Formats: sequence, C-alpha cells, structure tokens
Amino acid sequence: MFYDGQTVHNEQILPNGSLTKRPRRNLVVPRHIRNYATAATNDPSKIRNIALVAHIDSGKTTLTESILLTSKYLSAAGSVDTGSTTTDFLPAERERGITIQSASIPVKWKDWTFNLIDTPGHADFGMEVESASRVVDGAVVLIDSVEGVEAQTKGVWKQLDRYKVPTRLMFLNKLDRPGASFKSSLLSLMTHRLHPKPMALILPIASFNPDDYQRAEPGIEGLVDLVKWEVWKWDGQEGPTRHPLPESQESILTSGIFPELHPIAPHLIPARAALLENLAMFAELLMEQLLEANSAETGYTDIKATAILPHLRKATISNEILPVLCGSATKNIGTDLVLDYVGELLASPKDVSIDLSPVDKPLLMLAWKVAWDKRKGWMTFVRIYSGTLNKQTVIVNKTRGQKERVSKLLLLYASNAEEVDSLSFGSVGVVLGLKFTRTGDTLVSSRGSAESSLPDIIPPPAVMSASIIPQSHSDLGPVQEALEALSRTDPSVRHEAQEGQLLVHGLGALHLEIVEDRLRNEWNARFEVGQRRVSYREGVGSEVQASFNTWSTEIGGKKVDVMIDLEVHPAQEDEPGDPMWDGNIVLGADGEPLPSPDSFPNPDSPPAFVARGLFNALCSSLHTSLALSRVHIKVKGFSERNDVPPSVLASAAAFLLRRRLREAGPGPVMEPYMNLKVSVTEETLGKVVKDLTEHGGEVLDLGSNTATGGLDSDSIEAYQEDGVYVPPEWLSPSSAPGKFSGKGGPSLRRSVYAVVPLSRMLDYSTRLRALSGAGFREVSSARRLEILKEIGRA
Ligand SMILES: Nc1nc2c(ncn2[C@@H]2O[C@H](COP(=O)(O)OP(=O)(O)OP(=O)(O)O)[C@@H](O)[C@H]2O)c(=O)[nH]1
Repeated sequence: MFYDGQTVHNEQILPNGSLTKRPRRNLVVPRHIRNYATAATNDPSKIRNIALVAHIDSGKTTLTESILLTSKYLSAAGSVDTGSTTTDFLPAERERGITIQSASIPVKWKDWTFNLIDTPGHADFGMEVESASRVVDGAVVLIDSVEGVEAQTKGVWKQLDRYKVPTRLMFLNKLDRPGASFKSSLLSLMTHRLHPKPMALILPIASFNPDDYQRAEPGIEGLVDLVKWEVWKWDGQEGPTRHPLPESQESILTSGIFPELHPIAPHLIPARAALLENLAMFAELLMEQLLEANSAETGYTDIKATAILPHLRKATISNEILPVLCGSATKNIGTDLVLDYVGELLASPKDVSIDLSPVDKPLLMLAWKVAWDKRKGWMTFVRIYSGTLNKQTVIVNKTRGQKERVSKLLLLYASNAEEVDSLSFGSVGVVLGLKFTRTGDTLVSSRGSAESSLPDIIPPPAVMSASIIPQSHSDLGPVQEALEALSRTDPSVRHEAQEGQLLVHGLGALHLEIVEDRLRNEWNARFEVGQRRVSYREGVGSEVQASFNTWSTEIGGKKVDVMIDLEVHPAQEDEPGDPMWDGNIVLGADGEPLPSPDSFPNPDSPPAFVARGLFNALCSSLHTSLALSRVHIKVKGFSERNDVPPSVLASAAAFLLRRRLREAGPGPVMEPYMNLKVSVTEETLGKVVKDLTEHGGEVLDLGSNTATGGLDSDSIEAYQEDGVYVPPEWLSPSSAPGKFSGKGGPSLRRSVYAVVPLSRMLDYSTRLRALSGAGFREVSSARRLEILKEIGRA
C-alpha cells in the first residue's frame, strides 16, 4: 500500500491483477552465449557448489549474469530489467523480473568449476532455496547496501543454517546507488545477529567530489583488496585494471594510481592491520608472523597474500569469520573478486565430505530437484556424494525402494544442456529417464550398497490455498494428473480432494498465481480457480490423559485389539514445529522425531503405518475441519502382532489420536501472520500506520530508513563490535543522501515494521512483498468466529 505511488520493491499491478516488479520493455532474449567448451573438472578439490541467496531484489540474478560475463560464458550480459537474463528463463520469470525457479549453471573460473545456483528471493518460492541449500557447500549472500539486512535475508540465513551450509561469503551489492552505505550494511550483519565476526576483505572507493575530497558522492570507482594489497579500478566500458599497492601511506599518495584513492589512503593501512590482527585471533601461526613483522603502522604490508589466504580459508570453513566483499553487480564492479574469493575461501566437496575416499566408494547421490521439460521429459537434478554415476545404468531409489534406469546425463547451462558420459563425486548434474524419483530422494548404485540415506529436503508449511474447479467432468483426470506432476517438481505445492473440489495449497498468493499459470501453460489443464484463502490451523485444546489406548477391530471374523500408547499435549511456545508434520511435533518412543509418512525409509514398516495414521488424523480437526498444528505427540509404544497386517496400525493410530483430540475439546484457531516493512515518506506515515492497524496489524517499530534497519521481533540484542573493523561512514559512496540533496531534496523516508494477518493482507500482499513468514499466531475468540464463518463452519 503506497500513498505516494511508490512501492517497496518497485512492484506494480498489471491490468489483470497480477504482479510485476517493473515494467517489461521487451521479452526478446539475446543469446550472446560464447562457445563455452565445458569439460567440468573431475578434481573434487576444484569444485565449488554454491548458491546465491538473498532477500528479493538484492541483485542475485544480476550478479549471476555479471559472473557469466566475467567468466566469458556470455559476451554481453542480459538484464532483469529487459527480461533477457540467462538464468531467469521461464516466461513467468521474464514477465515479472523475478526468479521463480533456481537455475544451476557450471561456471569455469581459473582452474575451478563453480556449479552456481541462482535462487529466488521471494518467500513464496522458498522451496527452491530449501533444495539449493541442501546440496551446496557454500553460499554467496547478497545485501542491497541501501537496505542492509532485510526480512528475507534472515529467512535465507536460517535456511542455510538448517541445512548446515558450511561456508558463506557476504556481498554488499548496489554500492553505486544513492544512499548506499558500506558501514551501515556491515553493521547490520551484527545488529541482526547474522554473524559476530564479519570481516571486510574489500573497501569501496567512492566517487569523490574532485573539489572537496571529504565528500563522497553517489557512485563507486574501484575497490581495494586488503588481503592481496591491490587496487581495482573500473572506468566505463573497459574491464577493470588492477594495480599493486605500495607498502607505505606516503607512497600510496605519490603513486598516482588514481585521485579517488587519496581520501581513503590514510585508512588503508589501519584497515589491513585490523583485518590481519582480527584474523590472527583464529590463526596462531599468523599471530606469530604478526609479532615478528615490523609493526601495525605499516599494515604488515610485507606479509604476502599467499601467507594470509590459507588462514582466511580455514577460518571461513570453520565459520569463525564471515568474509565480506562489496561492489555493484549492474556495473560488474567486484565480480572478479567474488569469483576469486569463492574459489579461494569456500569449501569444496572434499572439504566437507565425512568420507575419506569418497571417489572410490559406491554411488550415493541426492535428487535435489525434479523438473518437467516438454522435450526432455522428467529431469532429475542430482548431487553426487560418493562414487561415479554413468549413463545407461540401473540405479536404486533407496527412499522409495524402486529400481530406476538412467538414460542420459546432462550438464545444464540454464536452458541449454550438454550431454556427458558420467558425473563424478562432488558434481551437480541432471539425470534423464528416472520415472519415480522425487525431490529429496536418495539414489544408490545397487540395493543396499550405501549404508546411509541422505537427509531429506523439507518443504515449508503451506500458508494459502485455492480451490480448482475442472471445466468439465472429463477435465478432472487431466487436472489431477497435472497437479500431481507439478507437486513432483515443486513439493511445496500440495493438493487434496475435499468435499467435491480440488484444493491446492501453496506458500502465498504469488506462488498460487504461478501454479495456475504453469498448470495452464505447461500442462494445458482446463479449469477455473475458485476462492483463495489462507490456511488456518487449529491447535489442541489441552493435555488429555490417556483414557484408553486400544483400538478393536475384526479381522477374518476374529476380534483383534491393537494397542498404541500416545502422549498428546499442546506444543510449548518455544518448541519449534516440524515442517514435515505441518508444524506439529511427533516423536518416537526414543524421543527422536518420527519421519513423516512420505519420508519413511521403509514405507511398509509398522512405524510407517503408525505415522500415516497420525498424519491423516492431523489433516482435519473434528471441531473445525481445519488442519491441526502445534500438537505435540509422543508414540510411547505400539503392539506388533504377527497375526495382524501392519496396515491396521494406520487406522488404529488415526482413531486413537482423533479420540484424544475430541476429548481435549476445541483448540485455539491460528492464522498465518507475516512481517511487513513499508517504506513511506514522513507525510504519509500516519495514514499507513492507521490503515495497517485497521487491517488487524500490529506496528512494531517506526524506523528511519537506514541500512542498519529498525527493530524486529527476533533481533533485539546485537553482537558486540569487538574485533570487527568498521570503516568510517564518510568513506561509503553517497553515505548520506540527505546531506547532499540540499533544501529541494527528497523528504525523509521512514520504515514501518509491522506484523499482520496474511488473510487481511491478500490484496495488500500483491503490492507489498517486503515480507517474511512469521509463523502462525493464535487468534481472539471474535476473530475465531469470523474465521469459522468464512470457512462455513459457523
Ligand atoms: N543500482 C543497482 N541496481 C542493481 C544492482 N544489482 C541489481 N540491481 C537492480 O535491482 C533489481 C533487482 O535485481 P535482480 O538481479 O532481479 O535481483 P534478484 O535478487 O535476483 O531478485 P529475485 O530473484 O526476484 O529475488 C533490478 O532492477 C536490477 O537492475 C546494482 O549493483 N546496482
């Protein structure tokens, strides 16, 4: 909602009500792809599997395009603003200027091969970030340096944490924009508790006013690499030039490298000294070297990069520090340095393999994504964790216990593909020919050849649903098939038949809009879309003591008692819900989480049937028919009998849990909330706050628009600044836009931070996308009544 006609992310509503981030000028794709002989490396120590992740609009796709240009994959970069990028190749992506699917692309840089995955920033496509995070060994996290850390920056950071992505680099992008602040962005990493030790390896060289070098202006001219002690200069069309830096401050001033370096020259030596001294806290050998070196006053300039990089790499891999780089993706400033540092600092598959000789071990791989292509059929994206995969072989899907035939193997360059004969340890590629495999499945060379199954990929819980009405009775089958195929490619799309209609659940309004587009365009399905509504949930009323735990049935004319001992109570407030169980917590007798029915290693085992029964009972409450959430269940034990088929356990578990939930009485109704940040001018602030409050929102903070950001619910206490070098603010390009704008300049912008119910924001949400999921919240009894009316239960 913007009274001044501006939206947070330049989003605009198209005449048909759909969302676009910016107007498209053309959708013609210039293919400036060079002859890019690939032959990806077979040396795992030279592979870097990395993802670019960030809040929406931070510049991931632009940086990917700049990387492809710098690495000579492209001869001219495409642009998200003209719909001509390499990785955003779906029509829906090009129309909207946003990334919807993560695309993987192998990039050759020096003697490394980077498998680069550009992910979507929008929370509605969070599933793509989940699966990318599951298979990469490193991530480049971008920040828009006008905004600093944003809601979804923290969202993707948590996803990286969840999958234990071992190495990360920060890239402070958009330093060319007016209002960009290197200092505030760096500080925001600590105020938002992303990392206690961000370490700036690069300083920006701002465009300075030639008449007054104390005044930085909007724009960035170059970069100083504090580790390699050299300066990079970009001017206009030509690529960058790089110059070694002299050892002393006086010689830097007299070196004549370029005038813009003068204002920052006095800061370079202290910045390098701080970098090395902070790094030495984690590297004893370096500490000794520093003590032996002449002194901090010279910035230890006699210590060469080759002596620093191994320590930097080690501290990055052990996550003791967070290396911070910076630049401008649109101007290709800093891209060379990103590529170098990805190779030098991020982990290779070898660094993170627990297996000492993974190359010689039997094949073990994970299907991290499944896509459908009209010409190629099912495409399964895999990452090889040990051994080698050859084309034209038979493999086993360990998760589903099924044999699969591999026909072809591909390396994918976004929408282009190259066939290869094999994929070896550490690599990422595409398998054609697999019929049953789904996202998250473990694949091995022959039954039982690899001991362990790989951890699954967890789709985030659905927050919105829409009913799908097939155009005619004969369309029902094809629509169901299309939905089944779509949810195989995107497990965050769930569907069910309920009361004569098909319900599709997704991660938000935009997600459902894309689902609708894809069903029509990719599967030619014919249907109408009915009412869209957010996915409400019900909790459990109160703890109920086990009244009984035995269910009786008749098998072959004989009465049989099946015992399942369940402990059921509401989850504690601080207890994290399991997304695989839709926010419920389900534990086995040993207190360990029970896999959800879809992810049981052996789906025909007795515990798998118990899980299936519990899952079914949790899908629909007896009181409201809403799905249940925040229920804590412990399966303390169950009877295994030889005279009873294990499938009976599913019915018993469903019955006993339902009975227990009925005894507990109606639980609280919950609805999804989202965090919202609205940028407004001072004059419109009051109107926006009033409007949000009227829509059931709660305003958390009114911050000024700085990169360090305002308050939000989980970032009250910042990390200490000890042991972190923070450059002075005035070195940042255009660090204070207001200062230079004079009287006629733009008025001060303010940020409204609020938490709002998603249901009341359905029309807002297509316009305001600076949001992050804030989980489910219990509602008041008045709101409960409204919800029950809305879903036809009151
Ligand atoms: N001034 C400036 N604009 C940039 C820079 N990098 C990207 N942009 C612009 O920011 C907008 C978003 O860029 P994208 O590359 O689509 O961002 P993204 O993070 O990939 O977006 P999603 O994939 O939709 O999350 C576009 O208008 C870009 O032109 C930069 O370095 N400087």
